[in-house]
Amino acid sequence: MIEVQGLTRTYGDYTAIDDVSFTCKPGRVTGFLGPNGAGKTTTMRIMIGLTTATRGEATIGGYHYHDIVNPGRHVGVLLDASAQHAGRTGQEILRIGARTMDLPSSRVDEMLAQVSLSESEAKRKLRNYSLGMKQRLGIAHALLGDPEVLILDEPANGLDPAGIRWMRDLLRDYARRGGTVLLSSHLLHEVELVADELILIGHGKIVAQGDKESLSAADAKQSTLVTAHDNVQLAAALAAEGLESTPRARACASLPARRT
Ligand SMILES: Nc1ncnc2c1ncn2[C@@H]1O[C@H](COP(=O)(O)OP(=O)(O)OP(=O)(O)O)[C@@H](O)[C@H]1O
Repeated sequence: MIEVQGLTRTYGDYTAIDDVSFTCKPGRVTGFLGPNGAGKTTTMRIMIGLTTATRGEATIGGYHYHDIVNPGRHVGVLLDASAQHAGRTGQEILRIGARTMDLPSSRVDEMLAQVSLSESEAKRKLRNYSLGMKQRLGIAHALLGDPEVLILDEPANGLDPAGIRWMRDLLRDYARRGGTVLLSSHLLHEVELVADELILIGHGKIVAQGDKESLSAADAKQSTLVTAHDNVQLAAALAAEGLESTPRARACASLPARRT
């Protein structure tokens, strides 16, 4: 369980995140969605003690991250897949992680197999990894300690469609076994396929949150306002496409939201 309460971070007179509160539950994948600069990374960095909060707090399993003994065994983190020593091989990076977490080295081979990095790829230096390979290695590193919670910042970045499907299955399976997953993205279609819960952030503030079904239902009740030079023709074109529209007094039409 991740609990975030009233989290605020200011830089001078700029507020990067403003009174952010949410909960991520075990057995659920929570998608943290927002455009570039919305405050996703800042929130995640505060959760794991890399950035201090100006106000509010974040706990994981009831503890502040820095109070968790051997945190890698409880919280798997992937914030920046390139933030590893570029001159080390994938295998070395995982071995160091395993040693730090007091895990047997056999765990490294298990993880390499799980993320489909071959023996020869594991022996390549990180500087020669593609972005997708770095993401796979980062996910292997996050899963190394068999944690109960995963915090992943844009983990699908750089993965090809097959890689995205692979990650989606991996995260779904992890949550099915009771794990808590928080993953960020700026792409709705990327998270909505994997997430059970969605948290939407914009300009540092939470703008919506809830389970995917209820958010989609709320979205379906809204309508879109459209206008054209010739609204009679617009209404005819919409009707031809099977879209219902309600003409307004002024030159525009209102369309009920429809998912494509
Ligand atoms: N150390 C810092 N000093 C000043 N401003 C910062 C600092 N860190 C983050 N910010 C600002 O806070 C805002 C939120 O940044 P953040 O990285 O959390 O966004 P994000 O949602 O993760 O975006 P992206 O999808 O681009 O990664 C941005 O405007 C950013 O420039």
